[in-house]
Amino acid sequence: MLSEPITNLKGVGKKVQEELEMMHIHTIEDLLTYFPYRYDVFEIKPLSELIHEDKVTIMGRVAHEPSLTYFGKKKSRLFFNVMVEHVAVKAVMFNRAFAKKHINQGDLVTLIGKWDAHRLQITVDQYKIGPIKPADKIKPVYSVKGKMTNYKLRKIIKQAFIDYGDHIKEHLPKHILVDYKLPNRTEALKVMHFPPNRVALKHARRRLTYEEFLLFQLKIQLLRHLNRDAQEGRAQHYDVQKVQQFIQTLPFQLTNAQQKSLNQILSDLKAPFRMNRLLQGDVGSGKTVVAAIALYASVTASRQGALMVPTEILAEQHYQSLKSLFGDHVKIALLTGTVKGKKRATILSNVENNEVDIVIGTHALIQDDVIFHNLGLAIIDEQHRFGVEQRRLLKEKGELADVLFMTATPIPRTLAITAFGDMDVSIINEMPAGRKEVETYWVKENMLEYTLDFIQRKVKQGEQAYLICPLIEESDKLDIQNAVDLYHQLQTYYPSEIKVGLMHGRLPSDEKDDVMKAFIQNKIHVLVSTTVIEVGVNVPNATVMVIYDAERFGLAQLHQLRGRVGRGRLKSYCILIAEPKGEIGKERMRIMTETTDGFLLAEEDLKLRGPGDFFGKKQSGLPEFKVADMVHDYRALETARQDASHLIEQKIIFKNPEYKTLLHELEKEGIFSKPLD
Ligand SMILES: Nc1ncnc2c1ncn2[C@@H]1O[C@H](COP(=O)(O)OP(=O)(O)OP(=O)(O)O)[C@@H](O)[C@H]1O
Repeated sequence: MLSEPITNLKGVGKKVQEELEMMHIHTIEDLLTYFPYRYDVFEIKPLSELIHEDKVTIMGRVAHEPSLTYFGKKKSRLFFNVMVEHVAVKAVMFNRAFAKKHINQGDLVTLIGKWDAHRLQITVDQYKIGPIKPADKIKPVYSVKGKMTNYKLRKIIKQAFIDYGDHIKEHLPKHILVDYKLPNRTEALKVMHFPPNRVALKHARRRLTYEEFLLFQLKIQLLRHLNRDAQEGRAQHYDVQKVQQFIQTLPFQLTNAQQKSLNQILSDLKAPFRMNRLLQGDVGSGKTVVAAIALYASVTASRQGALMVPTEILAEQHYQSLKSLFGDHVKIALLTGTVKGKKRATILSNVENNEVDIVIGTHALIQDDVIFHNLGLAIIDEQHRFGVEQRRLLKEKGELADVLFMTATPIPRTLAITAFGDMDVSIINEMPAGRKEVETYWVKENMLEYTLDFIQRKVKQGEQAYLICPLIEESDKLDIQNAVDLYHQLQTYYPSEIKVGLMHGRLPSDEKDDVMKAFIQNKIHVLVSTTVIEVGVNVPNATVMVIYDAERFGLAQLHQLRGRVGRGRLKSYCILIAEPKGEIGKERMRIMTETTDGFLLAEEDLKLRGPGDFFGKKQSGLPEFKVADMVHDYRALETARQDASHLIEQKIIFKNPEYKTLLHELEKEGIFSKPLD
């Protein structure tokens, strides 16, 4: 059985076991699926095709006895010529004096090392007398810990195949293997560790990738399926007429996309199953108002609503805008970390006694002492900023509550179907009428004065500007200092009628509020800020966004920041001040000036930075695959998604005995509360 401990293998004693466990290898199965993280390919190419400074493999005859020179006691240089395609190639080897004994004139040698095309010279890393055996042409390289070596690990894996090879079970039904021309599981695993050639390796990877994706897709789709357990108590019978009246009081008409998303949300509220929906919309596309209508609908069904946002500034802003939208007939409370003492106690008791209809807040909403009377709808804004655990906690505040997640970061489709595959998705892919694209420029630092004068002209026309300072972590004191310095500099640079404000996460809450209010009321004209204003802040009169050291931000983040302007009918500008060093950095700046399409930017960001960085840290809830790569294997992911959906919809996975092993694999993860068949 592959679930047996590795110690059952010949040659795995206590010490080796400890080393393997450091690498998270506990069972035979773990060992067989511990794949190399790369493969070194030793392919002999004609000299004319070798690339300067690449790692290359050449084969030739040694032209003369190697000469050895010592520098000091330990350092040495061994030199000889090899004849390759009738050309004398220089070979140098450092600090391997012993090789002089092995390498003799006339020997056929294979040399691996760094190529210098100008000098026709190879700096040898590895050598071998004679040609490379075909089996050694592709060398797997594993990540190892402690005293474990690649050589030792390969030996152990080889032993595992000898002892347990017959126990490897096929997970996929035969017809899938045939249809997709995939090697069987035993074969694929073997090839991953001992690849005979590139083609076989490609097929092995293809097979394991598909299997990983299929299992993953089955998992999330089954979860979604099972979560739909209907419960009459969940239906929220909201008052259609009241909701419609409310929509009519809005100062604008909803866009088609807003209306469509709203309809989807409302029909989820009405349905007897729990809503688990993601509302995605580009910055400024008008998600907040959709959320507000949904919360209102829930209130008309005599249920409470909660809106959780990632920053205090945003909580305050939503609180104010919902208050003015709803007027007196909805009771709203604001609950953030800074609401303390008596005030907090009063809010908590009002929430518990149903004297509050909607609570808006930050993390403070998920404290243990926050008890709802009957939470009907929980909305989590910018949800990827909250950890998986925090999302769950809010969800559990109301056993029967519907849950809506909102994000302004357009999530590339690839990530959406992996990270959020267990959710329904609504997309607002249309901007309110009259919006103009934000004109974006990339300038060097020597244009700063020009930029500041541009701001001054705009302020004279009654408009406002943000200046974002280089900051990566809000906790970084040094970065905040940048904002403070700039704030002081601008105060002396601009005439006194131009009011400059300062905003950063470390300001006391009431100061933050005061600054934000003054900016909203146009009493502050230029706001120097860190990225705390990145999400959600809505001041339509602000038309200029200047971002310092823009190369330090990811595309998604730059897009979010840029989204703070262009929120009204006024023409807006974004100026990126950046001196990127590498090509990727330059490319990023160029893309920013070329498009304001959040989805396109997100795709580019994903390509440039990889999925891990896209959401930031480990909060993403993204799955980790052993072989598959979400970005590069996108087509396989899509195929697996469709296959999984077909297998579940048609109930094939439950009926057809060929799928028993797959079901069993899914059950092993322990995520399903009841047997699947
Ligand atoms: N249908 C509409 N027509 C005109 N203006 C609208 C419409 N919907 C929303 N707005 C306005 O557009 C601005 C942005 O809306 P909102 O703040 O809801 O966007 P958002 O999607 O939440 O933005 P972000 O992702 O940046 O937080 C607000 O000033 C809002 O009043």
